[in-house]
Amino acid sequence: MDAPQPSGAEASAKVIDGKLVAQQIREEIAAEVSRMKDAIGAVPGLAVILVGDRKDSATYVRNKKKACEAAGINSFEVRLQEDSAEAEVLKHIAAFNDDPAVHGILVQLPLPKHMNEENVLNAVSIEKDVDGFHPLNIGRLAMRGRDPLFVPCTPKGCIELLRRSGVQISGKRAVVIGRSNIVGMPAALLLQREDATVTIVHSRTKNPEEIVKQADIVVSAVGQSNMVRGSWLKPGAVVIDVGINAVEDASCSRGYKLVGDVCYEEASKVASAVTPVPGGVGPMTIAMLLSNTLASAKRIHNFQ
Ligand SMILES: Nc1nc2c(c(=O)[nH]1)N[C@@H](CN(C=O)c1ccc(C(=O)N[C@@H](CCC(=O)O)C(=O)O)cc1)CN2
Repeated sequence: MDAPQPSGAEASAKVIDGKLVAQQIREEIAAEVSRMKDAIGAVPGLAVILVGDRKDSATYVRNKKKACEAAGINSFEVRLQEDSAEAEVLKHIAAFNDDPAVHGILVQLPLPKHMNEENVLNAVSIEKDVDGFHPLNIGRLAMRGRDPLFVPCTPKGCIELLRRSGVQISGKRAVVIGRSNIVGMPAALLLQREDATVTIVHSRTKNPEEIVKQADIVVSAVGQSNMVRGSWLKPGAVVIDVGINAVEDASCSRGYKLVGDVCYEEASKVASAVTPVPGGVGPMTIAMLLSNTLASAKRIHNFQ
């Protein structure tokens, strides 16, 4: 689907086209994969474990596999039944940890409720943790003077979108809405590493709109459709909308359409730049996964 453009005479925000940026990054990665293969004969490999039969997870895994193929990265997949034992997942992770053809391992989230997510994520070798969810990688992200081996893909994609759109982060006020382990917390830590002054707004924050209004950069990752209104934004703010929310729409062939956390039409009239949904941060997640997998293979093979 094409990125929506702001409509109406008042619309002024630049559209940050994540689909286009992600495609450029994927082409750069494909060129690097080919250079590495020609130079040392090694090909990066990504292993994906999918448990259960959630349609959205199956789509993301299929898209990851396709993206690997297009970039020349090998992919390995394990699919397990919804009622599989946690030990089964751990057994496959252990095998991938030991497999020299595998440079990156990811377990598609969410896991079925009976599984302990922490146990599963802890089992991935930190050297192959291309999702960046291992507590050691997250812990290093939070510490000054320490670097994680990998940064979670969606927050990394947010920073890359800002960089490639020429948005200065250093010295700016950033507000992150949401404090999830996958997006909100790591996004706040990354923005701080880029020398922004960061505030996190969450479900217990009083008057969130007053805090958001002070931000030069707003990253929203709450999963609530159209929660952030144009009136919440400082004129000229840059808005990165991570929310992907399905809302009923009989006019769409799927019966629903995807919208972000931010009211796009309103934000377009106030912000200087805004990411659309779909076509904004989402495609960057998979591009950053390929980037982490390539980086892992380069590190393991000591290839610059
Ligand atoms: N192990 C992980 N699990 C999950 C992650 C993750 O990074 N690692 N993130 C999400 C799901 N996700 C990737 O896994 C993901 C989500 C969305 C998109 C995307 O491109 N979205 C499109 C819209 C797609 C559509 O039409 O349905 C967009 O926003 O334009 C890619 C990847 C949770 N689980």
